[in-house]
Amino acid sequence: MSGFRTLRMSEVSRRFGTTTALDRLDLTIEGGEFVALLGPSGCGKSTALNCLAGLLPLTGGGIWLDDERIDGLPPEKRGFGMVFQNYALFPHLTVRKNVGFGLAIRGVPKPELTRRVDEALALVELADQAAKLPGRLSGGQQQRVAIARAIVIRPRLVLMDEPLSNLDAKLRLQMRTEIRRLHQSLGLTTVYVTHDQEEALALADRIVVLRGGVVEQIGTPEEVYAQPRNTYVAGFMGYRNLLELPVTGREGGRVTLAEPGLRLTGVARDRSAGATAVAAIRPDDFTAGRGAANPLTVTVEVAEFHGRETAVEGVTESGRVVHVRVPERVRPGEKIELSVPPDRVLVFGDGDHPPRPGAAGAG
Ligand SMILES: Nc1ncnc2c1ncn2[C@@H]1O[C@H](COP(=O)(O)OP(=O)(O)OP(=O)(O)O)[C@@H](O)[C@H]1O
Repeated sequence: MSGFRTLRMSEVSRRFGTTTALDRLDLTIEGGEFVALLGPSGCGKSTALNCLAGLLPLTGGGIWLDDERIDGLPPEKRGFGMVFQNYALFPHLTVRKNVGFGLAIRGVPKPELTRRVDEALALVELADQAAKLPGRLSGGQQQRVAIARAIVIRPRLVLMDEPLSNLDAKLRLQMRTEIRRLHQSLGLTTVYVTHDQEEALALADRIVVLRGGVVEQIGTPEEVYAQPRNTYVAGFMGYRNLLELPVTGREGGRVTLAEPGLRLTGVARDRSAGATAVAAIRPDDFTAGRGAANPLTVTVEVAEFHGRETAVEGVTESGRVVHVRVPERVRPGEKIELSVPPDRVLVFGDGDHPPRPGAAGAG
């Protein structure tokens, strides 16, 4: 039901004065795919979405739906549905009228309009709220109205800009499942903007990590999570420990980094041969107990109880601050013995490279 085979953004650029919000973005989206644009504030994700929607003209490049060039078309001619962070519902119209609005302005006859609105409301489980004004609904319900309004027009593409960020933690999780369920059942091609890596990992078939208007990595959630291309992507994907250390050995694909009191062997993620390199490790990849692989002793400074585990900020014997998760309850001042499997230590030689000159800051 996607209505096209591929949507292609080719060298799409958008400048604001001297700021390059988006710098030659190349991205091909397959019909039916769910793609997340991920990055911190200011990286250009909303700009990319607004360029797709037709709300912002490009300053370079083009956008194609199969063989049709669409970047010159006004938003209403593109046939895309949009869902925004602030819902953007009409406060004086009932839920039913809000959902039916797009069909009404397209001149869809009343019986068909009623049927399609009923269908969309049933899909987001709001049939019983149809007569209410949006102000009488919860945030999650309002966002479901916004989603129903976007899908009722049977869009070729659904664009979502941080749709869950105004919801509380519990609703956010519920709605996330809801959005994934809708995508699975309708197969609508979706481009979803978020700064939340968990949301991107949970929802998307493919993730585009942006920084300063430039693509840092495109891949499946599994690829971006397990094989980040550089320390920027790694940092974004939860590799909270980024430890720059002297290189003391290289063998095959393995690199050993060491300083007095800390020695780590990990997997080389690039070919650089500098004197120092960065070890990237997730807090939950440490295992309790002093194993043979990468043993280390950490003195607990801050311990946060998380139910099944404790999140610890501590210091290694070499004085490095590290973040680890351990299954047991530990207290500040305690020393804990840990190890980390070498294949869970990613070693990047080039460190964090800055964005291209002229591109917007990473925010
Ligand atoms: N209308 C505008 N005028 C001038 N600069 C803009 C405009 N819109 C965006 N920018 C700049 O372009 C860059 C990218 O902005 P964009 O809104 O796309 O980022 P974002 O990743 O969506 O951030 P956020 O999550 O905060 O919305 C930023 O440096 C921003 O300041």
